[in-house]
Amino acid sequence: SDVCYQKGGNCLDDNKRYLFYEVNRPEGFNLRRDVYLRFAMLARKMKESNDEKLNNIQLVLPPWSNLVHWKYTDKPEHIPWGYYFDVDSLKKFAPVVEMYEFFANYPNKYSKVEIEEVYTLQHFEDMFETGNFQDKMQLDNCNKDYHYSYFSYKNVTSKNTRCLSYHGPATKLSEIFSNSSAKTILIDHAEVALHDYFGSPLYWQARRSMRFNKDLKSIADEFRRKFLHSSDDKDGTRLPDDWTDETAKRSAVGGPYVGIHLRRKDFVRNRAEEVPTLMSVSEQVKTVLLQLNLNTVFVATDGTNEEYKTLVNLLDGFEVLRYTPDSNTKEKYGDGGVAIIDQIICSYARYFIGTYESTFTFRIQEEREIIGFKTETTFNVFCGRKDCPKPSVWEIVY
Ligand SMILES: C[C@@H]1O[C@H](OP(=O)(O)OP(=O)(O)OC[C@H]2O[C@@H](n3cnc4c(=O)[nH]c(N)nc43)[C@H](O)[C@@H]2O)[C@@H](O)[C@H](O)[C@@H]1O
Repeated sequence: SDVCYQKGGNCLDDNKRYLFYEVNRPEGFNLRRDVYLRFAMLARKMKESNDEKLNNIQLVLPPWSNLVHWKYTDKPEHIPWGYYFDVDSLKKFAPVVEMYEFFANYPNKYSKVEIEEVYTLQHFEDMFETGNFQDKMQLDNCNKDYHYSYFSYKNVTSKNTRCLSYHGPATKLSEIFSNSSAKTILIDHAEVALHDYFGSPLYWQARRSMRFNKDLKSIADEFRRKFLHSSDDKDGTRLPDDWTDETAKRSAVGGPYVGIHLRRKDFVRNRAEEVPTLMSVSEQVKTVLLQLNLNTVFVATDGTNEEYKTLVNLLDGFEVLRYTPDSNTKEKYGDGGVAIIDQIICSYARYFIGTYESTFTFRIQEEREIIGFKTETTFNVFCGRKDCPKPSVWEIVY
């Protein structure tokens, strides 16, 4: 281990290059999941290239650290992807490694890691004025002060950070790797880079590779079985063990309940027109329950206990349920795990109603496309106080 210090702190294997990315710090879990897809596509494109500078690239999965919506109890502060996703499934789409696997190159976890090149993406300042939306990138002065540490690690730093005005898909960033010989490159504000194959078969492959951690799926399954009379075999929702074996289908029936995602908190304040009152929610849910001849509602929400109780009272006569973790699950998987379990349960419902423009809802809709539901059972959102917006329908393609 001292050897790499004798080589001037150069601990990395000469044949490997690492791509790191970081997202605008306040962004939530479900937007971050979408940013991952863009970078997974970049990493895959580089791996498939004939260029030896590109095809040894590894995409390092940024740990789930300090997400503003989550309470972190104690440890671990840097939650690896394996807690939430099935990393073997991810690896079948793109060459990814966990951050701890990258750190294993160094003598210990406190070793100083200097990232050779950091590019902070920013929008072209004049893009909207000039209306020039062509793909382009250019090293520039920074529009803002970016003083960030990376991944909330004190020992991960860089002496070489630059701002890159950027407009284009994430796959265009391969040019940076072609033009540099750095072994470690970090793209910050990665959300500025866009999808280029959004909605294509390749996009959906990446999305399908994002299988959840198997333990979280089985916790959700147990809840479905115990409280919702729902199981994959009964409901026509069983998927192959390996996502690469999935094929197109629209035959999923789903468990005998309506799943709803009720985003509250900041949405109630900031999106007053689109967010319904709880009274209105209960009316909209009742209409669907009666239409489908069902009696049970599963509620996923970030709302308060008070709001939940109010809704239960308003739905008097119907069975209203939500998932509450036991102390082990809560401690092991934290708020992120509970959010995923809520998403899974909503994904297997006979009918789903979500919250307009919530990325939490979008990810449920995608999951239901993968499971094979008819689109009309999925792309529904609550009508708000003033508006009754129609959600975009993004159908799966193979
Ligand atoms: C407007 C934007 O909305 C974005 O939220 P939006 O897309 O709904 O989607 P998320 O960013 O995933 O929501 C933020 C967090 O809220 C919690 N949460 C929301 N809904 C539920 C739920 O039904 N069950 C559970 N267990 N947790 C929930 C969860 O921790 C999730 O990671 C925000 O991330 C942005 O910061 C911004 O506020």
